[in-house]
Amino acid sequence: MKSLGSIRRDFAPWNDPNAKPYIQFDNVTKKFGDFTAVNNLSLTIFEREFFALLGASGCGKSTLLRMLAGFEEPTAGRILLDGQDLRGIPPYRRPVNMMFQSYALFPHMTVENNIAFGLKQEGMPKPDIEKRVAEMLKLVKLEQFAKRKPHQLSGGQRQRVALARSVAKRPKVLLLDEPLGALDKKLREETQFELMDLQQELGLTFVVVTHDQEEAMTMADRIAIMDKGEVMQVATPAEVYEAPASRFVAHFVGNVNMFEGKVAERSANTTRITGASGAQIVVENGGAVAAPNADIVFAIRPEKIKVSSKKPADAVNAMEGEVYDVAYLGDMTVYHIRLDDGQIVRASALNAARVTEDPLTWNDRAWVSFRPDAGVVLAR
Ligand SMILES: Nc1ncnc2c1ncn2[C@@H]1O[C@H](COP(=O)(O)OP(=O)(O)OP(=O)(O)O)[C@@H](O)[C@H]1O
Repeated sequence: MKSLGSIRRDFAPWNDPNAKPYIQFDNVTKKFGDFTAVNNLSLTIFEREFFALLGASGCGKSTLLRMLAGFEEPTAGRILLDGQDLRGIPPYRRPVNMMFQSYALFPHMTVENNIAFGLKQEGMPKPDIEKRVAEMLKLVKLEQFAKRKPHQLSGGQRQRVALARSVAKRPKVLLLDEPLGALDKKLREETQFELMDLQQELGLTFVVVTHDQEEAMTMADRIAIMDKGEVMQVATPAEVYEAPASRFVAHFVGNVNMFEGKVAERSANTTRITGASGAQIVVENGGAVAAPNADIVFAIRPEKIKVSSKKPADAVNAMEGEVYDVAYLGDMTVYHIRLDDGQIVRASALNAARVTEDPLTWNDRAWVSFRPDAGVVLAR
């Protein structure tokens, strides 16, 4: 399959066999008593990468971050930073800083004193502190708020103070645990872009923990999808979405339709699948190699499926059914079509025009169709 690179910028050291890893988790296991929170996990992160750990609550993502910061030690395995084994190095000696949520700001201190706090503790000379704080205020665009206290700021502004405080000491790696969790949706989205700009400007390596897939997809160069202490896939957002490696990943990120079936025939680029009800699906360049007769699932995203009242003349893959549900969401319309074999298919169509030519409504007969390269074949 053609590689889907990082869209955001021309940065893909993971595709370069000569690139030196910056952070390495090397067969890391973490047990709490007899509970295994992280299970023999290996992972490589590159310098200046914006890396996201994504997974449901309890999958071990925070534990991974805390081990990198030095708040926990692995039960087994090694963590290396720039080639150096971090075992035994206390948190304050690691070139790593953790950004805590904005409620961890000191409420009685002004913005500038909050930012200066860590620098004072480090014994930095006063003029240098002043210079650094001014730089940080400028970076997060809070120059005119320097003398305010946290309660005199909006949620987004407080978040920026927390960020300025955590990068003031110029760590090489910034760890962010649900950094935008306290913000409302709109502010979150704005702040995501600010974080990305800042990371580029500072040239830092960011490792962010989130359970919000959209947030990870928006910000990260690569995402590690975790489940039960293990990594299920590490890839760019586009790869995770368009070429999920497993059913778990396909389900976890975005909406997906799954057709169960068997491989009927396989050639260099094409797989012919027979579905449970006998329907045929032709797949081109569709991911995993599966032997003839193997039980597989075909996974396809809703926006890759076209809904129409008549069978499209040129469709390689088309199935007939009935409109079961229609949801108008403004920017798009989501259809649920019940195929004649009973399976419900979700299809979404962008509402590019204000009026649809071929409007479909409840109980109409309808066709769903898709291109042979619109989905992937996964092991069952
Ligand atoms: N100090 C501890 N003692 C015992 N169990 C722990 C400890 N810290 C974490 N765990 C357990 O390890 C598992 C992973 O926890 P972790 O905080 O890494 O999850 P997470 O993926 O970050 O989840 P969340 O999104 O809810 O923070 C959880 O089941 C948790 O209960």
